[in-house]
Amino acid sequence: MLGAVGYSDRAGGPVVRDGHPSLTLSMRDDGGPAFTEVWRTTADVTSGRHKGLAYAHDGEYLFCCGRIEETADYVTSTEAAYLAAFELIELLGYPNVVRVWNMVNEINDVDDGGHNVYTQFCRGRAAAFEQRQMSERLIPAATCVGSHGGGVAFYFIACRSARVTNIENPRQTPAYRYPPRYGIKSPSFARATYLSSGSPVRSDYLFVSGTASILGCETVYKGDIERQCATTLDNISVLIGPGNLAKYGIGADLTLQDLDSVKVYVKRDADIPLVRRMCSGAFSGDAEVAYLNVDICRDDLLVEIEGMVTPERLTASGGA
Ligand SMILES: C=C(O[C@@H]1C=C(C(=O)O)C=C[C@H]1O)C(=O)O
Repeated sequence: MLGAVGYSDRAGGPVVRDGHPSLTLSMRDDGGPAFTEVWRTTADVTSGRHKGLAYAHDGEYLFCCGRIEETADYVTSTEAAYLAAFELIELLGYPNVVRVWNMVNEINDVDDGGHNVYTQFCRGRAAAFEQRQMSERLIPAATCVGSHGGGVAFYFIACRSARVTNIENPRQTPAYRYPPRYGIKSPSFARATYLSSGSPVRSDYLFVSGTASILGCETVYKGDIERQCATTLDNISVLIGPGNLAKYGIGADLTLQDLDSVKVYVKRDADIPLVRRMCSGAFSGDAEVAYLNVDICRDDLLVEIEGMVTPERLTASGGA
């Protein structure tokens, strides 16, 4: 096992337990079922700790998790935590960051200076990315959503030799180019990341970032959960559709039916039944779909959806 992430009603970790890193996220206060996301490998695993992070690696993939304790200054602490992660990546030799998740308690809270926690987090993250000279092309898929406690918890996957292609959405401004009214520093993430591993057996993955009802850089359909959910699903359809992936030399012909390990973040508990109905109609009956009642990074966003496409699906659709 490379790593385990609990989606539960309390925050815990990171720890190394039974030879693998483990992080527990406070993502449920709604009585919904807790679940554990497990990242596995068939190769031998080495685990360890580095500056508060817990990690494991297998020669090709690195899984790492960390936590930034509750603080009044998420700029400095986020920068430090992300720099520690970059240091580890360099130390162990996994230079390609593939996918990052960030769960931020009180993400929409505003401090005395009028800055909310999310924009402070974005500043710290951007500072670390700048110091490590992460150009736009290298910025991977991510999620940054609210949680119910535990400061900022984060985890990521990086790889050694597989090829990573970061993908943008023609309906959306790249997040790293959002104008300053959305925060002093733009969010550092791509809309999706395609992971293409060569040998011994081809196994490609597509990671879709947390996606919401944003067109260009604007939130659309404020207050209207049905249209926000429909727009979010349309955004993902266009992102993973053949017209867009072909621009990156990826020959896969994907639809929402190909997505798996879907997470649907819903701001208002009462909206979950409607969102569930819409998503059940859109995703495959075989897909794992979890619904989590948490805040989204902008106060006016009501729903956000992420997922991934696994090698089986990509092979079936002829991924390049
Ligand atoms: C919903 C959006 O952004 C969210 C914030 C992210 C981040 O800052 O890493 C990544 C994806 C989403 O979770 C968006 O801007 O479209």
